[in-house]
Amino acid sequence: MPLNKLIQDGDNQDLTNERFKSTFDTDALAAVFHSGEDSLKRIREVRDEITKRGHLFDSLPAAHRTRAEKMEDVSRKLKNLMENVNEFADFTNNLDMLTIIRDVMGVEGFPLALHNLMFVPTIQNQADDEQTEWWLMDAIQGKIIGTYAQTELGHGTNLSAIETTATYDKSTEEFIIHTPTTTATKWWPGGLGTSCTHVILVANLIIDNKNYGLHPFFVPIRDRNSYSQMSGVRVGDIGTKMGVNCVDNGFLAFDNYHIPRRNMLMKHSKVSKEGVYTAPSHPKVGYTTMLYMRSEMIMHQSYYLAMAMVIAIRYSAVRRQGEIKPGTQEVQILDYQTQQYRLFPGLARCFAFVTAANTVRQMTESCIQELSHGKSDVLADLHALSCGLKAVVTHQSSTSIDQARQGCGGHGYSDASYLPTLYTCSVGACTYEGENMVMLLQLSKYLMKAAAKAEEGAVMAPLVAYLAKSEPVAIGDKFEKLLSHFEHIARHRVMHAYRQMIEEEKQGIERDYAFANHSVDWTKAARAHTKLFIARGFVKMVQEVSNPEVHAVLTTLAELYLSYELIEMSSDLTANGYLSESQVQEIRHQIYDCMKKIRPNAVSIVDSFDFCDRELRSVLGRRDGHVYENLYKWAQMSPLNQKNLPHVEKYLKPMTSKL
Ligand SMILES: Cc1cc2nc3c(=O)[nH]c(=O)nc-3n(C[C@H](O)[C@H](O)[C@H](O)COP(=O)(O)OP(=O)(O)OC[C@H]3O[C@@H](n4cnc5c(N)ncnc54)[C@H](O)[C@@H]3O)c2cc1C
Repeated sequence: MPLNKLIQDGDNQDLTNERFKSTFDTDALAAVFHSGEDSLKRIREVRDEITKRGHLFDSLPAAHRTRAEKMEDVSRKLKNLMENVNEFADFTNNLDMLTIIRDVMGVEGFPLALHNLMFVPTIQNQADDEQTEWWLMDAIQGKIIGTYAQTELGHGTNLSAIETTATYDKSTEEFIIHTPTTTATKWWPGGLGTSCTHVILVANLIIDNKNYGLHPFFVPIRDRNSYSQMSGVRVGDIGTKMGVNCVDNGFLAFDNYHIPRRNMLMKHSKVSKEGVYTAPSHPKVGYTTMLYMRSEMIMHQSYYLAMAMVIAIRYSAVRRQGEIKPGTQEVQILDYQTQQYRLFPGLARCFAFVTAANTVRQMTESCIQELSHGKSDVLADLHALSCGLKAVVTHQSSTSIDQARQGCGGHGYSDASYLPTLYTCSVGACTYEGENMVMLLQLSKYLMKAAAKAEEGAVMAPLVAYLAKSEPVAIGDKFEKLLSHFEHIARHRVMHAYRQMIEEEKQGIERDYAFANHSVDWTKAARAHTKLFIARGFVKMVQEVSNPEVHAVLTTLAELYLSYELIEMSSDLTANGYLSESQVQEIRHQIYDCMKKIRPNAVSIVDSFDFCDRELRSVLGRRDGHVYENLYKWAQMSPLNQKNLPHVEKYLKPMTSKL
């Protein structure tokens, strides 16, 4: 029995030859990637059930459809799913849901995307018991569809400038929701355009002319039966975007619209009938939805990247182009060192990011548990970490996906590859849920406080304890040495940004301005700190793998990951003589050595991501490798291949027929 479990008769011969080279069991690596054998088994069970249900499949490749047709098709699948899902999956189970969404919906989104990611979790985390009873089951069963409406036309990042108000009226025991200016119009929330019946509205709570700041409100905006908008509500779609066009991002404004007092989510803050306000136990307790969303985003990004890697690496094994020595056989493009340098760091990042996503998900779950018992000790640490991870993972995965796209040449630019869709969806995450640069600056503020503590010799939180360590001598095994370089860079960048800022303060510049004057350096420090966290997590994960063949392949991927990320920051390694040029050169050569070792296993590694063709939606990434004949078939489906097209009939024919 071959170690690669995807080998089938009739496949492209180059791909089959690659699969026979595997040195490890692809199912064993798949279990590591998908967080254990049980999860992998469950993913496969759900997928097999979907395979039996043709009414859940795409009816035509999305690229050949208009936006309205795509929305119709995705809503058709959604309705079919909601009617039958209980037969084969648990809608409240995250793993089942992610598997179904990837397979049935694809990455361009669907009308309930924000409902699942933000609306339901906000009810779970911020509604009190009675409110949960009223709303949660209806939301889970799709009887109401919701989104999270925070961003306004005028402000997204700066939440303190959000203008929408919810003013309490004691006489009627209602909140009056109002949009005071054009810039206060809610703008961007996913699903708002045409799909939602309700929103979690983020608005300023006003009682007796006093503003208590932003709070979440459960607000009906469309009638559930007729879908007509409620009187006092203006709502619609904001138009097409770079990607995720199956999500109808929308706008929303209110004209003195009334909702009952108990529609404010009251698990943490409360307003009594008499208008008495009770503050939450911790001012940032409302951050939990954001934390949850970010941990999910990191996982989604890891999967987008993994899908891009499957597509690009399988195609690179099938595609032959050029000769290394003129007159010899054309080579598989995967054999070019430049192609490997383009793809393999992204391949290694898949494992690094999925490990980080698992860690931060577990930390978020335990933080939410602690908060429900009134403890908020880890919230600040976790919030800072999630900011850094969100920024680094979304940026690096979209960069690697674009490298995968470019690595597939012309066919990578075609929608048939699915790589443009993966890229535009992935890169959107650099902006939503907190713009990346702003995220890095938030982490920087946390690092600034940690740096001050390190200077004072105070007790440090575990994630920043390295800042107080003296410069280590790089000893130990290969991993320890490489990790000590990460620590060195992060410590150097953080303390450098901090000391520059302190110097300015000494010259009479206020702290806020001194911080702003060095914000580029601070963001570099925040990136290095985050990369250290990811690198440590990846190494720890690899060390815990017991299967020797899988351990060996992951060790090479981790070595590649660490060396590549260090070389990306190589000027920090040679600064102040920390490492010599030849030591840096050694790390660079380690990348090339790892690439050579990964090459024979590359196809089997991506096979271990265990995506089926339906999920990949890519002609280039097909399991069987029959790329060319299927590119031809895909092109035949283009609506432009119909006869009597208006642009030809109305404009081109009259022009050419005159000649
Ligand atoms: C695809 C997509 C889906 C979205 N979905 C939703 C949703 O469902 N619900 C919702 O409420 N919102 C949603 N949004 C909105 C999104 O959350 C905001 O766009 C995002 O938070 C960025 O805010 P902004 O647009 O105000 O950007 P801005 O803050 O205006 O950013 C513009 C530039 O200014 C810089 N900048 C801003 N502030 C600072 C600062 N303090 N220091 C230094 N530089 C700064 C940024 O780095 C950036 O370079 C979505 C956006 C997108 C693109």
